[in-house]
Amino acid sequence: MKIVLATSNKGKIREIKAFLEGFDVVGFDELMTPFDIDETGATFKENALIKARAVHEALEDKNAIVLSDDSGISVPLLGGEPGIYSARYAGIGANDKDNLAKLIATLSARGVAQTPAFYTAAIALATPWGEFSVHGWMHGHAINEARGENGFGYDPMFIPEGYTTTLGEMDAQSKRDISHRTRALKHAMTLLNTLKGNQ
Ligand SMILES: O=c1nc[nH]c2c1ncn2[C@H]1C[C@H](O)[C@@H](COP(=O)(O)OP(=O)(O)OP(=O)(O)O)O1
Ligand SMILES: [Mg+2]
Repeated sequence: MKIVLATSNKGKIREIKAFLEGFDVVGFDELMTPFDIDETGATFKENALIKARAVHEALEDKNAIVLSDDSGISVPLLGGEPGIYSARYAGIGANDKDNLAKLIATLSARGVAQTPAFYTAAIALATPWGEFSVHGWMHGHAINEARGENGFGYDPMFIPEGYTTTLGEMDAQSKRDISHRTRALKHAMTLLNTLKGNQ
């Protein structure tokens, strides 16, 4: 089963490929000139579906299975920010470092050293049998400093529930055991296996 990933994010590609070990997984940029996809949805789910659909429409092989991921970190104290705007938190074209620095600065400006936060991942599938979406979450705390170099995005400032280290300080396998992305991918695989079994 060939799965085309509709994402340009290297951290996501690394984690999704590790989860889908044994499957034939390719990034869409290996099959075509990568293009920007406007994430105009109001939810993670809508944006994930927009990305999966855009790549499925651009592919010659309509039998391909396209998998996308729209994700982000939400801080209830900040009214859910940055949420679906996580990749654009420090402005259009901002990188992971800029976004991380902005969230740390925002917490510090409020005098907050640690506050509850959670990651959401919406995974969408565009398949020959239709479009689907599933979610996964990881709860924990956001802190007002960066610790560790592992992972990507906001990982150096996120401590998962039940842990004392940030995801930036944890190895890839440990993050994979508990992440929002893994939880969503498990649902996606259940769905794909069922659909394929019913073909
Ligand atoms: O496990 C994670 N660990 C740390 N940070 C994370 C994670 N998961 C999402 N994030 C952050 C990164 C980015 O600021 C935003 C995703 O934004 P999002 O639009 O879904 O991805 P993106 O623009 O980087 O790539 P693409 O749209 O091509 O899939 O949330
Ligand atoms: Mg994006």
